[in-house]
Order: sequence, then structure tokens, then C-alpha cells
Amino acid sequence: MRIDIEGLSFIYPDNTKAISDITCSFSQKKIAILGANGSGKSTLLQHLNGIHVPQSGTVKIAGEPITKQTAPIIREKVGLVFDQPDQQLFAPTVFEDVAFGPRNKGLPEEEVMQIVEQILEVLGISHLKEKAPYDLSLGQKKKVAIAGVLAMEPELLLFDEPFSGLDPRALTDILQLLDQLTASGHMIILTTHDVDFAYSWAEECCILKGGKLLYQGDTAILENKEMMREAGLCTPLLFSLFQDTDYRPRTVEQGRYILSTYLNKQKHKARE
Ligand SMILES: Nc1ncnc2c1ncn2[C@@H]1O[C@H](COP(=O)(O)OP(=O)(O)OP(=O)(O)O)[C@@H](O)[C@H]1O
Repeated sequence: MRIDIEGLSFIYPDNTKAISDITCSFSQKKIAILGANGSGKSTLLQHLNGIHVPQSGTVKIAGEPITKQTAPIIREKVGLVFDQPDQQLFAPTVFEDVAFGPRNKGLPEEEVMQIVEQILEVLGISHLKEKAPYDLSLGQKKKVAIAGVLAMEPELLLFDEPFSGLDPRALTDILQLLDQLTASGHMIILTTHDVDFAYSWAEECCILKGGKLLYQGDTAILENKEMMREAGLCTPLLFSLFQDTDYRPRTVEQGRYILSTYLNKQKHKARE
């Protein structure tokens, strides 16, 4: 799926200019939107499924411009998981919450039940299906919110700060889920402050500053100290560790492999 954004600006009713003249396009499967607090990441993301309709400029999803008329149709193809799950959960039980989208599509009840059961199973939250969403922990709520979006079977998934407030276990679960989704052909665009995650995961990134686009393209840009300083971000930790070498590991596993190979060679040399 291709996304084209051209000359996009957005001003909130209180006159805050949140994004300003953004032009970029995405076609890779894993995209990270980075930027400091208040740089306009969420506002941009909310334009990609028509929660915000462009005030000026255009947003096209697979060639289809987002307008008041097309937004409801586009929302069936593009699902957004909010930063705060409470913004999204409303039904009396987890099951009802996840079933809302498929029911709204007019699917027969038997199919709705099948879809919901399957998604709850994949996310490992079947045991919560009769619970009230408001009684769940943050990580559980996030999973229910994701389940609700997945139940709509969107082609493109938008995640606003998917890792905020999660413990290491829930974080690993969500990371695995992102991998499963991209492996099964979904495109994912997420906002994050986590430069280390973006460096290891994303195929492409865009960096915002004060509502303007500072950069769009390859994630190798995250190694650029001047750019990152300007954006109010830091270079990735792995890059900082290896910057004086020719190696550019993107994951801890790659870094560990390089280090252990190097240290083993040193050991052999010392023995000779
Ligand atoms: N509903 C709103 N009404 C008025 N101003 C808003 C509203 N939502 C966001 N803003 C403002 O728009 C600007 C961009 O906010 P946005 O939430 O898009 O940034 P962000 O990069 O996602 O921030 P963060 O990393 O803190 O979540 C900020 O100045 C913010 O105060």
C-alpha cells in the first residue's frame, strides 16, 4: 500500500499549528515516525485513517484521497491503535469490544464470534473475554485495543506509541505481534521516541520537529548526530557503541555476535 502526503498542515481549534506543510510518501512495510514531544507525530498519524481530515494539503491512501466522504471507508482499511487504550475501549466486556467492528461491518454473528475468538487467542487474552475493559491492566488494555483494530482486518495498522507504559513481558509480546503482522503482509506505521527500537525495526523513518518534516528516508539517518540533536533526539545506543568501527549492528544480537567474534579472535592471537 502506498501513502502520499502533500503539503499537509493542521491547526487545532485553539489555534495550535500542530503540523505544517508536510510532504512525504511511504511504501515500505515498517515505518517509524520520530520526533520530540509535541512535534506533531500523533496529529500526523491521525490523518492517515481520517480521524483528522486535511485542512490544507492532501493525504492519499493507495491513491484514494482522504475526505469527509471517504474517511469512513478508509477507516475499514486503516486501523489506528491509540496511545491511551481508554480512548478506544468502550464496551461492557472485552468480547463485546472486539466484536464491535466486525458486527458493524454487518458480518453474521457466527463469523463475528469466530473472528473474535481467533484474535483473542493470537493475542493470548482469551481468558479476559468476559472482563470489563476498564478493570484490566494497561498492557492488557493495550492488547484489547489492538484486538479491536485487528478484528476489522485492516491492511495498514497505525500504532501511536505502542510501547509506552508496558513492562518487559508485555513489550516482548507486542514486539512479537508487530513481527507477525508484518510477516503476514501488513504495513505498520508507528510513532515512537524510542530511537533504538526504530533503528533495529524500521525500514524507513520520518523525523518531525515543531510540526515540520525534518527528514524522511533510510533509518541510517539516525546515526547523524547533528540531525538527531536538531530533532531533540539521541543517536541509537548501538551506533554510539560501534561508531569508531566499521560495524553497524542494528540489533543487540548482531552487536553481541560482532563482539564475541572479535574477542575470540583476540584470545586466539594472544595464545599464538
Ligand atoms: N486536541 C488538541 N488541541 C489543541 N492542541 C493540540 C491538541 N492535540 C495536540 N495539540 C498540540 O499539537 C502539537 C502536536 O501534538 P502531537 O500530540 O501531535 O505531538 P506528538 O509529537 O505526538 O507529541 P508526544 O510525543 O508528546 O505525544 C502540540 O503542540 C500539542 O500541544
